Amino acid sequence: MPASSAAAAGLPEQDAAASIVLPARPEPLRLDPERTALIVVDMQNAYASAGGYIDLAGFDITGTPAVIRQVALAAEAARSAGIPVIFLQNGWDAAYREAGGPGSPNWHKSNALKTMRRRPELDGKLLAKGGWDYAIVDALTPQPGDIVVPKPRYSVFFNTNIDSLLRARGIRNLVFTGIATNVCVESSLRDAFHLEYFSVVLEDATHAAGPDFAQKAALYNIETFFGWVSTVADFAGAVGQQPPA
Ligand SMILES: NC(=O)N/C=C\C(=O)O
Repeated sequence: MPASSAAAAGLPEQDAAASIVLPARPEPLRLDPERTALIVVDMQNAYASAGGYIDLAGFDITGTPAVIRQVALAAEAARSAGIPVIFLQNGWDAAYREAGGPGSPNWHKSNALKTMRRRPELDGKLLAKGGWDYAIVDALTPQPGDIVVPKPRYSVFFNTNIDSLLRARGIRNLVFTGIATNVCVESSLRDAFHLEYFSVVLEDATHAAGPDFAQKAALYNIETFFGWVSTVADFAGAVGQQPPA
């Protein structure tokens, strides 16, 4: 075990079959790879591709090709170490019943729904299950053994089976990647904190919906209040020290 382990945060060492120490802010984080999952948040055409919802709604997506590459590296490192890769997929049925009507704040706040109301020619296209916009980007197609969790709201911990999936596998540590840092990543990570998961976000595998201050504020909140912040290289390096799965 590396000497820095003594100063690391994370699950108590006696609770871990094995542990690695991930360089992170505000301090290193001890992870048991057998109790860790990589969470890939909403890497769909809607959020990462030109012509997808976020692009059409007017948000900057120039950084998303780099994020796709970084998420692919993190997923490869996780699979090689036997760490489950869990893809989240945001959206609703093609008739948008799951999106909620005017009685739901989602109907009022979702920029996808607002964009479609503004541009009726897009109706049925944005974030609709079965469509291109909803699909995970080709470069990150889930592999055999990966898990895909559909979700109808920003946080994956509402109206999904993710908590059961994680608890059934004894998972206590979540490594977050994906888009958008300030919306679905941060919402899910905050709820993970309240459900007693130790969460870390790989900052170079994320992208905000909004100006650069949104990315900075989300990472500040995570680092200061809800979890830890690390990078893809540090994650790959730390899990790569494990014997191959
Ligand atoms: N995946 C996300 O962070 N989504 C952000 C906004 C939206 O879905 O409207």
